[in-house]
Amino acid sequence: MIRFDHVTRRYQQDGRPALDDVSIEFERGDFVFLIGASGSGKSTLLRMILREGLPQKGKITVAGQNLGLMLEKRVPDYRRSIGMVFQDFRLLPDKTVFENVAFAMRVIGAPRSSIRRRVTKVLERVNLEHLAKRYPHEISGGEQQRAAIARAIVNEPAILLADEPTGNLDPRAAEEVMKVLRWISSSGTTVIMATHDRPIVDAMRRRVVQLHRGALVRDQQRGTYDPPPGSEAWELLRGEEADAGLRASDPTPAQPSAPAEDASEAVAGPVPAEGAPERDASDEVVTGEEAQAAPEPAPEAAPESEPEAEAAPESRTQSESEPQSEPEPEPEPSAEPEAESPAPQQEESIRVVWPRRSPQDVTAEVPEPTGDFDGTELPDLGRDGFEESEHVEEEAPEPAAAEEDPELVEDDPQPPTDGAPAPAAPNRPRPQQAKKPRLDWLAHPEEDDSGGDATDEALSAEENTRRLARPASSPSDAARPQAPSSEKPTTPRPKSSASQSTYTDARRTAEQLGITRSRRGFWRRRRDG
Ligand SMILES: Nc1ncnc2c1ncn2[C@@H]1O[C@H](COP(=O)(O)OP(=O)(O)OP(=O)(O)O)[C@@H](O)[C@H]1O
Repeated sequence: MIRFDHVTRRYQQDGRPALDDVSIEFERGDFVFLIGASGSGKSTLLRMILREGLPQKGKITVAGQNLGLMLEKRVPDYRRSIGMVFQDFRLLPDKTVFENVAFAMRVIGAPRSSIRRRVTKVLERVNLEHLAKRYPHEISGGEQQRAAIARAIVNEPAILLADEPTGNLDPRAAEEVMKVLRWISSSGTTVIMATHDRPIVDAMRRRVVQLHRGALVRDQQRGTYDPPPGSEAWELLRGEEADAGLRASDPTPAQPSAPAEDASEAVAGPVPAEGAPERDASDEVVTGEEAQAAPEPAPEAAPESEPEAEAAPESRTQSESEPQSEPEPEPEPSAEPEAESPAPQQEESIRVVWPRRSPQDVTAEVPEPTGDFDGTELPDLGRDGFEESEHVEEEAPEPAAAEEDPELVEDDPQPPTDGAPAPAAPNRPRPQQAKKPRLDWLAHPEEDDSGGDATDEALSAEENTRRLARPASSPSDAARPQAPSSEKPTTPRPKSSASQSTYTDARRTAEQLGITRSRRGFWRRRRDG
């Protein structure tokens, strides 16, 4: 589903590569921990999947589509097909939990009835339905992250990328988040999670991909945080420690609020093959090339449910009192500029199979754009904000059984959280409408006859980065609309602070949702006449 072929990515032409000749494959339903010391390239790898920038060398293919040849106009759609979760949640502070999740559906033009149904279902699945009307500052960090995950999955992405989603959470909150991610993976979504969270990696025993200075040094099924002693990665990291007097492997993060076994016990997830005998992890260590040669087969069907809390994992002990240190990035000899030479696209089509659900009610029911907001534009928060609160106030919380969405079926995996209501079932195609998975077009690379401009893309990525880095305060904060007097929100909308600007967060969210500035500008110009 996702394939990196000898990918090298440099941010500066003569700089050290953030990704260095990385070849790897991720299949449907994979649950992958991406680990490595700070600066090893984890976020860069995730960004490359999102097509934020293009590699100077190599090729990235997602569902048969060479991202280097993807038409620019398709990038926003492509990005919307991928869920993304960040360490800092990135919820819109002046929107309720419900509105935050609904936002992701609004930007693709989903009808309100679908938004209501789907958001309610997703919130149930992450056990947040009782907090739907709260604002982000009124819920805990773990709840905020689950809300962010709900937003990331509400459009049913085939891929979910999570960049240190537990980085700001205590072990208990992290446990809840991991349950959600595990459940998402079990429903067929590919989950790639960059993390420094040793207890979680050790507890879950999932595929571990390790980067070191941009290079892939380990791809291990059912791995632990540290590479198995004697493995190639172990030797490499040990050698660097010896050479540099530094610890090359990632240090153990402090666990101030709970003992490690708490987290291990809490997140102890099922090992992938239920009932399979324990195998020596070291047997499974493969190099990137080996992984390429023999990719892990995609699961044919998602498990119906996952047993909770398996036996505590073997905890690897490596001196945790060692000084925390990172390898100093070595200045590389100035690399000759590597001209990108996009190979002619001749990928075999890989049909994306969506995880037992379909975004049908999103794609098929979207009417022609009407009114001010047509689903491709970032709502102008200074103008009219977002009105989903009306739905929260007006709508019955749960549709009657007879009115259930026909695409919802009963055999969904169990929700990840204890005590959560029965899960909403996956979608079924509407009988009268042709099924059109949102990534279908990815299986037709020949339609992309012009290659993406790597330079433009790189510039675009840089521009994105600059915009994200701008001070959070914005004049639009002052212009934020008040709730109409007829509406009585349960709590007043919070004022944004400089560190929590709605406008900036909206822009970041727009980027996350794949809305380009140019597209926003286009619709705004059109709207303004
Ligand atoms: N926008 C950028 N411009 C220039 N260099 C960058 C940029 N983003 C990342 N880098 C560099 O690329 C390398 C890899 O960074 P990346 O963020 O991918 O690492 P990481 O493994 O995600 O780190 P962390 O665990 O701290 O998040 C680092 O050396 C970093 O300094």
